Amino acid sequence: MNQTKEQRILNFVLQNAVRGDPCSVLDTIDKYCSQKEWAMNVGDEKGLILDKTVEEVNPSVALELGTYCGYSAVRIARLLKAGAYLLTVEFNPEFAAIAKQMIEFAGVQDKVKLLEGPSEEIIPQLKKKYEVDTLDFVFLDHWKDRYTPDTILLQECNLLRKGSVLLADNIIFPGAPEFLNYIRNNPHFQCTNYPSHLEYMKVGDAMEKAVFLG
Ligand SMILES: O=C(c1ccccc1)c1ccc(O)c(O)c1[N+](=O)[O-]
Ligand SMILES: [Mg+2]
Repeated sequence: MNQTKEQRILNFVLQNAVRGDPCSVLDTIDKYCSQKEWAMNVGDEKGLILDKTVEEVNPSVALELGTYCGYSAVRIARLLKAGAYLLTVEFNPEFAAIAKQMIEFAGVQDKVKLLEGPSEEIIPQLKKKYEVDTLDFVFLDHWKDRYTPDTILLQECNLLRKGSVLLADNIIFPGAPEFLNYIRNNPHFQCTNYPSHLEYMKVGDAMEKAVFLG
């Protein structure tokens, strides 16, 4: 049966990256997706903005919405301190299956819990089913029209605390104009914009950081 692009990316990693080496996995995905087939990983350029934000926050509990092939889950998990963990949510079962293998190959499986299902169903379960108190860091990289409703849902579920940091990908391309309007005009968030480029392309993009003020 014909392989999917995501299966081709995973196979290239399995055949070319170093097992247990997250940086090798990231570099190998970036090589494939910049030279062979474009894919919607956060990529190396915006990945540095993600790295700096994760290092700045140094989260004990992180949430990612939109796992895809696991690139940013590996990217985040490799920076987490001992005892810290990432919950990553993926709606698409095929993507989740690929990401599971990618996370395990990178050797960060002990720091990552992959939750398969729609974010609007999983977020309300985080406290009771997944024993989350509050989230220190949230990376939004799923369907762009879910950024606003899920940010509201995180607040309604009391999952944010004063100082919780949201980082949203694709503010320019494909764009999240409704989210940008919501978060920049919300007195409970302090926003910072980070201009960049769409992964593996010369197209302009940006990331938006939003600190919850309580
Ligand atoms: O929406 C797309 C998209 C739209 C059309 C074709 C391919 C992808 C996309 C593009 C770049 C991203 O970084 C990203 O996170 C996404 N996404 O789906 O979440
Ligand atoms: Mg993205």
